[in-house]
Amino acid sequence: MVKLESIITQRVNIHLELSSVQILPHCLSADPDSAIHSSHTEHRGNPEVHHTLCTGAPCKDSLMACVVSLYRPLSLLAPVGVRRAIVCRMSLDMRARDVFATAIEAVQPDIVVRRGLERTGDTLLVNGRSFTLKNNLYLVGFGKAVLGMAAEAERIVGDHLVRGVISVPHGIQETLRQHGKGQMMLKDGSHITVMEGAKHNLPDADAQRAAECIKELVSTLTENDTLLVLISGGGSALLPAPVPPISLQEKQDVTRRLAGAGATIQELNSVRRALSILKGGGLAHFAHPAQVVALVLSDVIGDPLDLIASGPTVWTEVWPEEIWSVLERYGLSSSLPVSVKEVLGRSAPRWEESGEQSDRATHVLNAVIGSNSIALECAGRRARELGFRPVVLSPGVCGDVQSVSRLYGLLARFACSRDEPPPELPAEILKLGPETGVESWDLCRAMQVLGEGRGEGWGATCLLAGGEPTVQLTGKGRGGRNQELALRVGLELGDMELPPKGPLFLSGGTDGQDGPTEAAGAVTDAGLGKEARAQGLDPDGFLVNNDSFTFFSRLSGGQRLLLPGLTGTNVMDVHMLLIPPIPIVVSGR
Ligand SMILES: Nc1ncnc2c1ncn2[C@@H]1O[C@H](COP(=O)(O)OP(=O)(O)OP(=O)(O)O)[C@@H](O)[C@H]1O
Ligand SMILES: O=C(O)[C@H](O)CO
Repeated sequence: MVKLESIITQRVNIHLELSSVQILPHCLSADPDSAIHSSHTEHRGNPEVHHTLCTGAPCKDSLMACVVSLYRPLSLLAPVGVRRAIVCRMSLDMRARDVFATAIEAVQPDIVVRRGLERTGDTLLVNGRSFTLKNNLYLVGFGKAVLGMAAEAERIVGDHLVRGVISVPHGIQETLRQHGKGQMMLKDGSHITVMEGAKHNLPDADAQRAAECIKELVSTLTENDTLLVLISGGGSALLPAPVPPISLQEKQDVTRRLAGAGATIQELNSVRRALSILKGGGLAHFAHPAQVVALVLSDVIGDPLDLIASGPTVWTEVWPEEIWSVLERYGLSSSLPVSVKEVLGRSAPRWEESGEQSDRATHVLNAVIGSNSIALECAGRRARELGFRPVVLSPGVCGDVQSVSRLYGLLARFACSRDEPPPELPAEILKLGPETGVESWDLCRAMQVLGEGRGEGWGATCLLAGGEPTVQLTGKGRGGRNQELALRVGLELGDMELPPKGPLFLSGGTDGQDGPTEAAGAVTDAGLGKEARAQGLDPDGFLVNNDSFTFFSRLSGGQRLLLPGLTGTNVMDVHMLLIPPIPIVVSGR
C-alpha cells in the first residue's frame, strides 16, 4: 500500500503529455482545496475537454503531469483530447458559493420563461403543445418572481400581447432597480399593468384590487383568445378574492392564525382554496372559453400544481369535511367568523356551472417551468465542473432544522470515514431520513455513492438537497431557517471531530432572503464552534434565542454569511455538503 502523496513526490519530473487522457478530480487527494474545472467542447469534429486545475496549495505543472501519469495505469482514462491546462486558486468555500450562485441562475425568471415558452413565427410552443398567435394574447400573473417572468414573456410574444395585469409584491420594482436587476423590469410602453401589494406577504386591499382587475380582464376573453398565466410563490397572498360574504380581513385572520399555529402549506392552501373564488381553478373558470396556458415557478415540495399559489388554474374540488378537520386540528373551528362558517356550510359549488367541465382538460395547460429540482440539477453540473461528484439527495427536505442538521452531520461522518463506517451509522441515517422528508431510497443511493467513492479513491463529492425545513421559534433574535441550519450543522461537524478543513456545509434561500434578514444563509464547517469561542461568541446562546443572523454577522466580520442580495426568484432553499477528497491509498504500487 503506497500513499498517493509519496507517489506524487517521486514522479514530479514527468512532463505534460496530455494527448489522450482525462484528468480525474480525485487525483488531487493531497490537497483538500483542489479541483479540476473541465469544460467540454469540440475541435474539428472531435470531442475535447479543457481542464483547469484549481488548488488551494502551491502547485506546479509537474503536479498535473504526475497526476495524469499516475492515473494512466488505473484504467480511469477516457479517450479525449486535452488542449489547455490552467492553474488557478479556488477554495472550497468559493466553490460552494459558486455552485449556489449557479443554482439561483438556473431558475432566474427570464431563464425559466425562455426555457418554457418557445416561439417560432406566429406559433407559441409550451410543453410540446402549440398555440397560434394572432394578436389575441392576454397575460395575467401573481407571485414574487412574476415581474421578471412577465418582462421576458412580453419580449418573446411581442406585439401579439394585447393587454396584461400582474400582481407583484409591494416595493419590488424599486428594490429590483436598486439591485441592478434591470432585465426584470418591463420595457417602456409595455402592455402590462403592474400592481404592487401584499405588504409583508399578507393579502391586503391593494392585492385585492389587483385580483379584481385580473378577474375582470380574464372574464372578457373569448374562445379566440389565449391567456398566459404566470404563477410563482407568494401568489396566494397576491390574489385574494374572498367568497362573499367573507371580508378580506376575515380571510386574512383565518390564514394568519392557521400559519401561526404551524399549519403546513398544504393545509393552509386547501383552506385558502375553499374561501376564494379565484383559487382552486377559479381563475381558469372565469377565463373560459379562452385557452389558458399557465407557466409555474414552483416553491412547494413536489411541485403540486393544485397547491402552488393555491392552484388558480387547477380545478380542485373542495371537500368541506377536509377543511373542517384542518381548522379543528389547529383549534380554529369554534372561533371562526360567521361568514366563513356560512361559506363552508354551502353545498353548492363555488361557481355557477357553465358547461365547461368536459373541455377543462384541453382548455387549460399547466406547465412547471422552474423548480428546486431544476436548480439542484444545474448546481450539480457546476459542481462537476469544479471537480466534485454531484449527488442530489432530495429536493424535498422538510422537518425540523434540528433533525435535518443531525442528518447532514451523520452523512458527513459517513463520507469521511477512511475505512468502513461503523455498522450503526447507516442505520441511524436511515432512521432519521423520514423525519426530515428524505426518502430512505435517496439515502441508500447517496451512501452507496459515498461508499464507492471511498473504495475507488474518489473523494470530492457534492451532496445537494433542497426544500424548506422548519424552525421552532422560541427566541426573539434575528435569523432564518438557513442560517440556523448552517449553524447547527457546523456545530454537529465540530462535535464529530471532523477536520476543520474537512466537509463544508452551505444552506441558502434561493430568493436571497432568509427569514427577515438581508442574508440568504451561511457557510460552515467543523471549525465553526472553535472560531466562535475564540471570538467570545457562544453559538448555543445564539441558537436558543433564534439569533443566527446576529451570530454570523459578528463572527469573523460576517465572512460566513451568504449575501447574494434579492435574487428575484424563489424555489425554496438549497443545501450543499461538500466533501473534500479523502487522502487515498493506492493498493499494489
Ligand atoms: N429568528 C429566526 N430564526 C430562524 N428562523 C426564523 C426566524 N424568524 C423567522 N424565521 C423563519 O423564516 C421563515 C419565514 O421567512 P421567509 O420570509 O424567508 O419565508 P419563506 O417561507 O421562505 O417565504 P417564501 O416561501 O415566500 O420565500 C419561517 O420559516 C420562519 O420560521
Ligand atoms: O403563494 C403561496 O401559496 C405559496 O408561496 C406556495 O406557493
